[in-house]
Amino acid sequence: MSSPLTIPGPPGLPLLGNIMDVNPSNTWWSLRTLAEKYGEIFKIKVLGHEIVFVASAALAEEICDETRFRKFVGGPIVEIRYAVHDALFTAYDHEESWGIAHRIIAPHLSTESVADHFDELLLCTDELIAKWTKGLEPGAKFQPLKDLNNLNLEATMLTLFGKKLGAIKMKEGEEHPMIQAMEDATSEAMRRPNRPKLLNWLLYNGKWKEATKTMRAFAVELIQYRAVHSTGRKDLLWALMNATDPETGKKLTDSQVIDEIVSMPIGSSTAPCSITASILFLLQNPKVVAEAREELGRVVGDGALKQDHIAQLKYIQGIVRETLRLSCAAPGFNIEPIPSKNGDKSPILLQGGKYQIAHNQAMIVVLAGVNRDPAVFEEPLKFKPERMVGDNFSKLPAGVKKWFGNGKRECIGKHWAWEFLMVVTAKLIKEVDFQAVDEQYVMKQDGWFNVRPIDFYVTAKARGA
Ligand code: HEM
Repeated sequence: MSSPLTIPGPPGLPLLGNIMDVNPSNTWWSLRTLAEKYGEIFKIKVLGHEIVFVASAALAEEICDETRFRKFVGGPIVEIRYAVHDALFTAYDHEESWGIAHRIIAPHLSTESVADHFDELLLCTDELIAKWTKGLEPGAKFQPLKDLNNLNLEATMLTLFGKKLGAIKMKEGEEHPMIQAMEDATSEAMRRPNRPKLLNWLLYNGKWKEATKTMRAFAVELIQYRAVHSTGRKDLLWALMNATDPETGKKLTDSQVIDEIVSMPIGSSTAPCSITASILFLLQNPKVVAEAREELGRVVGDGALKQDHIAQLKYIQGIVRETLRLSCAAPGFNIEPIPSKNGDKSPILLQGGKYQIAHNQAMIVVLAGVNRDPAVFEEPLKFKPERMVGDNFSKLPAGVKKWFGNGKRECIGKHWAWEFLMVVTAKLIKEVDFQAVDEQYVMKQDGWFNVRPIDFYVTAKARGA
């Protein structure tokens, strides 16, 4: 067998490593650029730590093999434990708390449970559409992301925790304070691993603690609200507060209930990033809108969208998947080799020995590379929903369908997210005509635990008005 290839990467500086190759204010965009330059695999060194990035479908599929690899809980994920401790997203592999929380929460985020909340999702979406089509001055420009963030928080809180926040009614361009706190916490969690600890402690602890306080106080308010308005709902909040894990018989502690409540809107905040990207892709592809409207006419007609329609809207499903692929709203996830039980520290071979990594090497799957892999997709940068429908979708390799992560640590909110994306996308296409304020706008993204189009403004009116 020939010897493994050297994993490429930018040269870097003697002591600082590749600190100049990654913009701390837009890490994921830097990684996307590095993936474009170096291809399927590359490495960088930051503060003495080497990180390997995987950016092809084949390699992503290989390291998603749960017999060899698992989620790496490191960097920003460890940092955000300050706010949510050993919650689902942040738990180490060995922590019992993950299984307990997973078994308590998963049934309340199943396809069936989510479908039960269809009317609530519709209510929130109708409210936003009314705001955009009747509540604004005709021709007023706005950033759809901000209102969609509010819609997502509102819908998450109403469906999972039974409280109507009133976030959609916020003044144009304003977001609910919880959204700012999540932004502050996740941005700080991304930056902290790349700064000396002393600097974090001296200069950045104030905002960090404040954001955590706001998020946890928000969760406590929900719990108190439920105590006063106990409606008999058996929703996710009920389960977090009352349910027992069928395997261990354990319940969540009061602090763990808060941890999981805070984790849900942080996870969910990826969905509005995806919808914003959909609006952009649809504006750039009027033929796709026409085909989607033809499908809506055929399946839904002039009446209201119903839960039964969702499974029939195949082309719109293609739009949602193609947006998840191309927007990379959740930009990546972390993987490491499963430690050997006998302490073997031999290197790990990838692609049958083409590459070699250390036995404990942390890796990050960069979806901007994987999802646009030219080995899989013809014209990977084009928005083509038809490649995400029926047989075309089934035939795609598993590595390019990882927008919800992998294996046991795959997104627990994926059915909720799917329902939300389908309802909102279908309703917006059916009922709203958007216009880009800048017709030449080219997608630029930034973000922390998720990425979203920035500086993207539109105007909106009721369809056909
Ligand atoms: C478009 C929408 C969404 C996308 C693309 C997405 C993507 C992801 C990805 C890639 C992961 C794996 C992270 C990792 O391996 O470190 C993940 C995990 C997670 N997501 Fe989502 N997510 C979305 C919506 C949601 C929603 C709506 C919720 C909650 C209602 C949620 C809650 C979570 C949680 C709690 C985890 C951690 C699961 C665990 O480790 O057991 N996400 N998500």
